[in-house]
Amino acid sequence: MAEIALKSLAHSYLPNPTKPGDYAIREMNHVWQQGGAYALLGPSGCGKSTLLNIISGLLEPSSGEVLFDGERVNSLPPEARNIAQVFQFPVVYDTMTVYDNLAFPLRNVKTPEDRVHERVMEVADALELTPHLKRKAKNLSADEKQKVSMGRGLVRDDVSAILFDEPLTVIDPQLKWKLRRKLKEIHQRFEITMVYVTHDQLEASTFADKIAVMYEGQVVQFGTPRELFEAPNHTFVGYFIGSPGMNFIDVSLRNGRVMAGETELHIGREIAKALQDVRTTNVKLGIRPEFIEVHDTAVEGSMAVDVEHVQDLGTYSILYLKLGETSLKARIEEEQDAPVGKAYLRFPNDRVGLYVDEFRVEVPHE
Ligand SMILES: Nc1ncnc2c1ncn2[C@@H]1O[C@H](COP(=O)(O)OP(=O)(O)OP(=O)(O)O)[C@@H](O)[C@H]1O
Repeated sequence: MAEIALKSLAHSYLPNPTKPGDYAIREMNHVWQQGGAYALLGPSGCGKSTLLNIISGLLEPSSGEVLFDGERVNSLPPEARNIAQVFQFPVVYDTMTVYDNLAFPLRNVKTPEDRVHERVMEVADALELTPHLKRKAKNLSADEKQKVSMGRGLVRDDVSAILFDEPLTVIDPQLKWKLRRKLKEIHQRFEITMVYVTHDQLEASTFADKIAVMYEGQVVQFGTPRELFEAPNHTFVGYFIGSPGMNFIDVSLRNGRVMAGETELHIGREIAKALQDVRTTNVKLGIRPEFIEVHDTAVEGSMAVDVEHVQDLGTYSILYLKLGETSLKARIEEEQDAPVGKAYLRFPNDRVGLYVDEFRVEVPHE
């Protein structure tokens, strides 16, 4: 097991990169601590696989260092790094039995047969593969094959880390949930550093204690699922986490008033104060649909909005609202009746984030 540190790491697939957009990984520093369960979450093309391949040694970074327990491993090939990797699609030997597939990584490093047996049985048990151990891998379903693939990743207890690259892609949706929980249990049981790549926020938050959100080749936030939800520190994290994502409102300061276009926002004075020092025009306020207070009559400090559409989702509804020219979404629980025509909103002070050039800025509360 190891701590994995990325120091001033950057990677470009181009021979002579000049601008930030030429980099698949923009310069970053990051630490995956020993024994942690992590997710690397981001949309397609943000650089997740590139980063994983740099860690495992399949790809050498253009600059910076990869350190395992403080030792530089940049030029070590994958086999010398002691990393197990589980890919999107099963990697199994069809002609071998499930048992032999699971035993393979151990026999490869000349593990004594009694230890091989012990580990194979333990991992088969954790993944519910025990009844299949004698079957040839070619006769397994896609789900079962992927479980064997995962088992091959888990079977060695001397690996520095296990990297999972969207491992549940081929798994039946019903089984996905179960396997995610299983992986989490296995992590707790074996205490190995695990990095789990996915573009699915639910998958990330079920598996990981901490999630690194990637966007355009950068880790824009590294935090617990709750931190990402409550205080996204980049607008992308706000959009990407939560369903629906965070509302962002373009704002400006006019005569001391916080304006969204031609509409004045009724919010705490702290925001107006903070805006006095801002020198860019790219300024947004962020508030989650869950945190907007919705009233059907005007209350002190509320803002009138038009209710354009109500989406009833059973235990809650999403309201599609218009505040002047700004579209907003708010979530109300089933106990609350959806307002018709007009609604009145309040934004609780401690739930409003200020985003300057897309990054969150702390606003001192009075
Ligand atoms: N071998 C390559 N040669 C050139 N460019 C590449 C190569 N592999 C990836 N890229 C580019 O690098 C960027 C990051 O790609 P990467 O595959 O790491 O993203 P990802 O987040 O893993 O996406 P996905 O989820 O679609 O696999 C993308 O712009 C991609 O087009």
